[in-house]
Amino acid sequence: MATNSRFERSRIAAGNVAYSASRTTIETAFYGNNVEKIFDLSKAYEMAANSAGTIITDMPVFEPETIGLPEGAKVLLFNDGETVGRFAGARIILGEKGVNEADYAAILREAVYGTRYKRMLHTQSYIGLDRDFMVRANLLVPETYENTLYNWLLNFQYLNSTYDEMYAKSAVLGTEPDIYILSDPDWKDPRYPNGIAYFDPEHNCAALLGLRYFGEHKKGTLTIAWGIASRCGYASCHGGLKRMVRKDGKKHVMGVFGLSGSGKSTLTHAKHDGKYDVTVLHDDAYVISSENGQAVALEPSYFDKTQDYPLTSPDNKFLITVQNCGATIDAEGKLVIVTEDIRNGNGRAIKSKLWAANRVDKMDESINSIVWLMKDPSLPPVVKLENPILASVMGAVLATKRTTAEKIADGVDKDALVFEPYANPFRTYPLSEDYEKFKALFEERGVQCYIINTGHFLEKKIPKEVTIGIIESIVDETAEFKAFGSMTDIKTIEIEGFVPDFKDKDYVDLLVRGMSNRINYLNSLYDYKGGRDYLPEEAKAAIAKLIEGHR
Ligand SMILES: Nc1ncnc2c1ncn2[C@@H]1O[C@H](COP(=O)(O)OP(=O)(O)O)[C@@H](O)[C@H]1O
Ligand SMILES: C=C(OP(=O)(O)O)C(=O)O
Repeated sequence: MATNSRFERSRIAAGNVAYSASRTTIETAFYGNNVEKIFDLSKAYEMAANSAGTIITDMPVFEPETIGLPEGAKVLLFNDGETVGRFAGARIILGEKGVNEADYAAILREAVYGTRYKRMLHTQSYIGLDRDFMVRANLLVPETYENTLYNWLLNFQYLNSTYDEMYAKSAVLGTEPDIYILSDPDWKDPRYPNGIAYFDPEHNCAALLGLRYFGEHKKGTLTIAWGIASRCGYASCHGGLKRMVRKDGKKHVMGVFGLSGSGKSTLTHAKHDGKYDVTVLHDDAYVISSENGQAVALEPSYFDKTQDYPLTSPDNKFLITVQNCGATIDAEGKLVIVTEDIRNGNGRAIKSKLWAANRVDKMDESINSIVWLMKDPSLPPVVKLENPILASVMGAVLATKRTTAEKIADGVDKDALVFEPYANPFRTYPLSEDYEKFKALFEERGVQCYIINTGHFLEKKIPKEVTIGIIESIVDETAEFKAFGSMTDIKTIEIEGFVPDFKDKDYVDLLVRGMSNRINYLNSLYDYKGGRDYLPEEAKAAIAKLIEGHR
């Protein structure tokens, strides 16, 4: 699909979804005589390299011409300052209870006026890498934020003849207009000391004000694109997806869903010691068609943590830009980066599409399994959910912990267990839409569902090697699923050192409390956001059935 860019004059009028107070305020800012269009990736590279404060390392970009960069391009490092993670508390979503457009339209108008004396840079990209799903997006940032512009063009698909042709062939679906995003990281308003991420999801626009971190731009853009996808018959996925082909030729397409830091990238890019022929779709953002179960990647490159990758790691060959990391001079006098989160938490990098040896933009095979990645100490390393309602609702009550990828508001316990439905804090539409779409994948397409715990089981850390072993046993069909206590519709694999003891009353209490908390959470959705996210009664009933007899 493609979005609508231009309209006959007769349609430039009230009633057209492309024209609303917020959207028109944001779009208008793109046409000032202080705005310059930077659509060319090489030009964006040169501008970022010349931007004040950019560190041009002596680390070369791998095969720069293949990915649209000039010969001799180097890895660029740019650091943000105090904030090095996304701040969910800055999000304001028009359409949610208590959000009044007139209030925010005034803030937007003032923010646009505030850009008057700045040179502004406009760029454009495609979100979605297959003619089945492609959206045109525009970003406006002030001069001096050339690194943000460059990263955004790298993260999403910069315009080039291949994708322009694909987009031209992609059918326009419905009335969805192009995405417009205004960002002014220097914006200040004493009422909002932590900035604002304002979204008008019905009109495909957003304003990121006072936010420097690139992740805000990436996830802000995806917020709108995922909303479009949801309206157009796709399940929006904050997850990784890959195909593993066994030596005997049997294929398994697996999607892993998790909050930032849950292991999406680690598990998606795991190579399994050459056991399978692995093809990656993406490690963070894609959409699954409800019609045919096929998944389309939304982004070409990978915005990943640098924590696990020491300087000499072979994966660093694929770095293009780095954020919030250190720099130093090595023994040979070369300027290199300092990773492993030595400088601060959540060091990040954009890695090239070439990182995954086999990479596709669309997975032709329908998905076989969905994994909810959780960090819930009451759950063993893996359980299998054998009922579509239970499988879908457990995604809706995905329990996890926050990481350094997020800026946490003062006073909030960063170790607390939180529920983050489908690991997607970027949803702007009713939760039931995701609930029904995932349920349909389990019910109608026979997709299997697992919960994999990538945190601790009780006090004991579950190492990533154990998790990767579990994935392999699922793909190899060697996993021996056993009863999970006396609970129905749920099974587990016994893994040495992590076997739940149902004779231990404390353990059973903990497990039952975890499930009861999930029911309480579903009950809380009755009032939260005006009841927008309330799920059908069957969802709660499926969890209640699980703990029947245990309470
Ligand atoms: N059992 C596990 N499975 C996956 N990752 C794990 C596990 N235990 C620890 N980790 C670590 O957790 C981090 C997960 O980060 P990452 O894969 O980038 O998450 P995401 O892509 O979901 O943001 C990595 O540093 C990884 O080494
Ligand atoms: C940048 C982010 O993505 P990830 O899930 O890769 O941490 C984020 O959520 O802020």
